[in-house]
Amino acid sequence: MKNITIVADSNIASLDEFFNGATLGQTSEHSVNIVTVAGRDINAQLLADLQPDVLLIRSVTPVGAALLADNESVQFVGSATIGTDHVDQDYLTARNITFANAAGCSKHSVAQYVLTAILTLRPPYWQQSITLGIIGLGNIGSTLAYYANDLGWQVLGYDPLLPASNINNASLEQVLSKSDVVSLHVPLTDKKSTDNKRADAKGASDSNDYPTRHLINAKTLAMMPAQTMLINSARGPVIHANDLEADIARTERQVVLDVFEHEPQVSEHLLSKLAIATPHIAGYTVEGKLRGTQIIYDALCETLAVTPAQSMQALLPLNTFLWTELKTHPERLVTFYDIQQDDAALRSKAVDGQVRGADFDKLRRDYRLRREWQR
Ligand SMILES: NC(=O)c1ccc[n+]([C@@H]2O[C@H](COP(=O)([O-])OP(=O)(O)OC[C@H]3O[C@@H](n4cnc5c(N)ncnc54)[C@H](O)[C@@H]3O)[C@@H](O)[C@H]2O)c1
Ligand SMILES: O=C(O)[C@H](O)[C@H](O)COP(=O)(O)O
Repeated sequence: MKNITIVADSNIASLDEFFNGATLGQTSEHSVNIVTVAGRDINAQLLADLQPDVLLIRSVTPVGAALLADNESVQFVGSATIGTDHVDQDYLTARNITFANAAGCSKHSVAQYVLTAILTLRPPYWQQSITLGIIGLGNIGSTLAYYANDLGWQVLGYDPLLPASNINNASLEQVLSKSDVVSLHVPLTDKKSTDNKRADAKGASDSNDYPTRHLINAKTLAMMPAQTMLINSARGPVIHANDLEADIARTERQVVLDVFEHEPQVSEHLLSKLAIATPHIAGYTVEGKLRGTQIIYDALCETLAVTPAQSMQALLPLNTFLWTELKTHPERLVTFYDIQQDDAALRSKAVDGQVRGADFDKLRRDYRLRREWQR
């Protein structure tokens, strides 16, 4: 095997522990050279200079023709994230470049973030049978439904791409109009052009038949009663930000945002209208981030045909936070994760009408990772 050069986003957890000569099956004559860079600084010039074989990213590096058209070296792209809207997968397939993302890596972290937000804003909900609306019932949405079920809450769920089930049990309008809280867990997708769709000619529905960009807009917001809480920890552009501001002005709705339409910039005016606002950290736990690295490491090992030699279990510090315990002592929730601290940190960065992108990114880069509750 030859020397391997890896360019990696420095915000990926435990890079050196997972990607070194010993863990990638290299002999003593062959090395692994890993260059870490801020995700937003990974560009075509850097790839031209370094000629990497492997590119490891998170969500802030757009990957497609603009990055790779002049590059012949990259053979594997791994994104240590669930979301893939920053990656042109059709382009990678056409170029015969292997792609892997970390599906499901932070599903418990995000579901736990959502529960924390709800119970921080409405503590009596611990004891009440409320109706939780979930839009998108994949890894995160179904995990959230599991916790809701454990608390004795009703779930109204909408996912047109999955078969009906005990949680996929409602129309979009029903979820929006009948829930006490609506939480969004869809990928960011756009309608595919008719030409591209014809070329695919699969016949079956896919996510492009149900695009999510601006799924929540003036029309869908009008379906929601004023007292219904709205939470977005999916992707910012799933909500039309101007329509949301108009809705809050009219309804005084409690809205929780972890993601923003114009991220990493956030308007101070919007911020001032939100019940809780956090800098895209819903998935930022020790477990969520390590699992992200583990999944792309395993995928790279498969591509290189080597047996994985590193495991996140060996790197995880002890965790004593148990869901069963928390469930019977709800007052411990806030001492466990004080979401309002994250909210205050973001608000403190607002200057001259906005949080600047660099400050938003810095909050994320310096974030003290939380722990997941153990089930
Ligand atoms: N804030 C964070 O830190 C954070 C962390 C992880 C993931 N995310 C975001 O959360 C999203 C969801 O994650 P996941 O792991 O559940 O993904 P997933 O792919 O497992 O599930 C997404 C579900 O959404 C459904 N869906 C697609 N279009 C829909 C539509 N128009 N209406 C309703 N449902 C629709 C799909 O059928 C799928 O079941 C990711 O794509 C990512 O953008 C955010
Ligand atoms: O899609 C995901 O996995 C999350 O949104 C993830 O937390 C994004 O974080 P980033 O890649 O920007 O560090």
